[in-house]
Parts: sequence; C-alpha cells; structure tokens
Amino acid sequence: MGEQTEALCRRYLDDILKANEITNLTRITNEEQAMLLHLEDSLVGLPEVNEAPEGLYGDLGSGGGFPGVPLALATGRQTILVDSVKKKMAIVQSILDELGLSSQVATSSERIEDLPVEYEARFAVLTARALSRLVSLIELASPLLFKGGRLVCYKAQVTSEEIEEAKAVQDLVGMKLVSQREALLSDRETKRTILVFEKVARPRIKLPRRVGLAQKQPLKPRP
Ligand SMILES: C[S@@+](CC[C@H](N)C(=O)[O-])C[C@H]1O[C@@H](n2cnc3c(N)ncnc32)[C@H](O)[C@@H]1O
Repeated sequence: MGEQTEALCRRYLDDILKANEITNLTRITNEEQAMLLHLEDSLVGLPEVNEAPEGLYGDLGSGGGFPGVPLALATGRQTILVDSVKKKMAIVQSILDELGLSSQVATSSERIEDLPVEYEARFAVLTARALSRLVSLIELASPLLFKGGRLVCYKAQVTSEEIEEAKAVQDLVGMKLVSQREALLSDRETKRTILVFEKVARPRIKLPRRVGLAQKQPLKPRP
C-alpha cells in the first residue's frame, strides 16, 4: 500500500475515533487498538479481495466502515458500504465526503436483504466482518454476486461446526468454499481466519428470503 493511501486510512480512522466520542460507531476507542483491530485487521483479507474478479466491491454490515474503507483505498475498487443503521452510515458518509472519497466509496443504509432490488448479481466481491454465522453470510451474499464473484469472510473464532453448517447449504445458495487461511496480527495474539466463498451457480431456492430470516432462521440442508 502506498504512502498516500496509508495516510488516507489514518485520517479516516482518526475521524471515526473523533466521531465515536459523540455517536457510538465502534467499541474500540484506544488509538493503538484501533490501528491494530481496524486498520491492520481490515487489510488481512486484501490478498483474497485482490484475487476476486474485477468490479464492484461491497462491505456488508460495515458499521464504522471496516474493513470496507481500508480495502476500498488499498484496491481502488468502486465500493459500497452497507449497514442498516442510518445514523452510522450518515456519519461514515460525511467523513468520506470530507476526505474527498465519495466518488469512489458510497454508503447504503438498506438491509442487505433489500439490496438485490437494485444490485442483483452486480458485485465482484463482498466482505463481512463480525456480521453473522457463515451459513447466513453465504445466503445474504449469493443474490448480490455475479458468477465467479467472491465473498471474503473475516472470522475471529470459527469452529468446524460453523464451517460444516455453511458447507451443508452452499449448494442450495449456489456458493462454494474455495479457501481458508489463518492469520496472526502484529500483536502476536489476535488470530483471524479468512474464508472465501465463490458464487458458482444460480441458487436452487428463491433468494433473498424475507428480511431477517437469513440471520434468525438459517437455512438447513434439504433432504
Ligand atoms: C458487529 S457490527 C460490525 C461492523 C464492522 N463490520 C466491523 O467489523 O467493525 C455488525 C453491523 O452489521 C449491521 N447489520 C447486521 N445485520 C444487517 C443486515 N441484515 N443488513 C444491514 N446491516 C446489518 C449492524 O447494524 C452492525 O452495524
């Protein structure tokens, strides 16, 4: 990542921490922790995002813009940050405007399930950090990705049960687990797992389901 991009990431993080003093955007308030858990952690998935086909990038459940903003800056991709909490997206949007980034990075305060109306099969790559179980993520991402597009999931703790639960329904939603990588952040303590699912086929069921179902009533394999 070039010096200019790094400086912009720092400015974005500083502005988020400042805004966080007034509105709750992130529970991480300490600058050193924020450098580690927001900037460094956001960029852990950069190789996987770069491996996805060219095109639109979306960060699902973006909160204060992580990992979306650092990845947008590092890749130069046209980006949409999605979070249903309007207040969060309004603050993130105003910081993006101030930094002159809004022509590249946009925000949407729609529910992820409502996005396919406008963005069906439009995304080349999606990310999700601290959003939901993998089984829910692949269901939410599938209608938004074009064939060959990738979902890059950031996980702090992932059990083999969670992975198997997603693999059991991946055929149903037209997704396939293609890679899994462990990473250790520079504090030598924080572990991350990056899991990548590819959109390989049209879903075999009608997606999106009703708002809320993907997360509250995850799909089960069909007999
Ligand atoms: C724990 S936060 C993670 C924020 C950010 N990705 C990070 O790692 O710092 C999860 C965010 O996802 C948003 N979210 C959860 N379900 C959503 C949905 N179905 N549509 C849009 N946003 C959603 C929540 O509003 C919340 O801001």
